[in-house]
Amino acid sequence: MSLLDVKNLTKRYRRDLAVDHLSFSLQQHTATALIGPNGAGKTTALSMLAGLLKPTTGSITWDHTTGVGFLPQHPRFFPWLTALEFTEMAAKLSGVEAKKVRQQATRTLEFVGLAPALNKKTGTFSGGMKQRLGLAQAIVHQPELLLLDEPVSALDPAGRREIMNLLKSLQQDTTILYSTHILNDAEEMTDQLLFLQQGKLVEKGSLEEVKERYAEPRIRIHFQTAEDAGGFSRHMPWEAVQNGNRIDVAVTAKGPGMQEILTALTAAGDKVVGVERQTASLEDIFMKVAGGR
Ligand SMILES: Nc1ncnc2c1ncn2[C@@H]1O[C@H](COP(=O)(O)OP(=O)(O)OP(=O)(O)O)[C@@H](O)[C@H]1O
Repeated sequence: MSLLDVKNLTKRYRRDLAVDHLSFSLQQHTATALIGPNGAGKTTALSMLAGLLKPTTGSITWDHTTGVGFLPQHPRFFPWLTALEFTEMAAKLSGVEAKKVRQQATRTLEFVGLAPALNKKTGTFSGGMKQRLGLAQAIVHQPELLLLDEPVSALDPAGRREIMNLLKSLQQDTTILYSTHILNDAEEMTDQLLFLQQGKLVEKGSLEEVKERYAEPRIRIHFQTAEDAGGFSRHMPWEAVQNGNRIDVAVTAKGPGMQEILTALTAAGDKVVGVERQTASLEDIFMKVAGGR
C-alpha cells in the first residue's frame, strides 16, 4: 500500500528548476534513498514533502492523519536548552500527550544513544551528538513517515554505522525517505532508489533492478607483479584496464567469453594469483547516471 504519492512535483526559483516534474510513491514500511550530486534538488524535494516549502506545481498525496518526522540537513537547536528540554519541546509541538512527554523524550534520547547527555546543554554538543539529537526530535512522536535530509553524511564512519543501524531498526514500523551522498549507506538500507540530477528523476527502482540495468560484469585478474599484469594485458586482444598488479577485463557481447579468459589465464601460469568476478557498484552506476549517460 502506498503511503505517499508524488506527482510532477516541481519547484522553480526564478528561471531555475530546482525540482522538475518529480514523480514517485512510497510504499509502507520501506526505505527509499534519494541520491544525486550537489545541487540535484534533494533538499528542495524533501522540504516540499515536509511542508516547509510550497511547490510551484505538482501534487503530494498522503493521508493527513499520518504522522511525519523531519530531520533537516543542518538541524538547529536552542543552545541554552538541555537535550531533554529540547526533545520535550519537540514532542509537545508534535502533539505528544502532555503526560507522556517526559517518558517519550527520555526513551527517544536513550534510543539514539544520548542517555549520558540528557541534561547537558545542546550548545556543548559535538556534530555527532547534534545529529543524534536531530534524529531524536524527528522520531519522538513515533511518526509513520520519516523524512531525513543527509542523516549520516556529517558523521565519521563509526557514527554513520550506529545511526544507520538505528534507522534500520526503525524501518520495521516506519516508512523512511532519506537523502545521502554515501552510496555504501544507500546500498545497505534501500528498497527503492531515486537518482536525482538537475531536479529530474533520472533513475528509479530497487537496488537489484538498477544494478541489473547497469550491469557490466568484469573479470578482475590479480598477478604476482605489475610487470606480469602489464605483459598479460599487452598480449591480450581484449580491452583491459590495468591498475598496479591487477587488470579488469570487461565481459561484453563483443568481448571475450569466460572460456577464452580461462584459456588465456592457463597460459599465464603461476603469474596469476587470483581471479574474481566484479559487478557494477552503486558508485559506478552513480558516476554513469550523474555523468549523463
Ligand atoms: N532558496 C533558493 N533560491 C534559489 N535557488 C535555490 C534555493 N534553494 C536551492 N536553490 C537551487 O536549487 C537547486 C537544488 O538545490 P538543493 O539544495 O535542493 O540540492 P541538493 O541536492 O540538496 O544539494 P546538496 O547535496 O548540495 O545539499 C540548486 O541549483 C540550488 O542552487
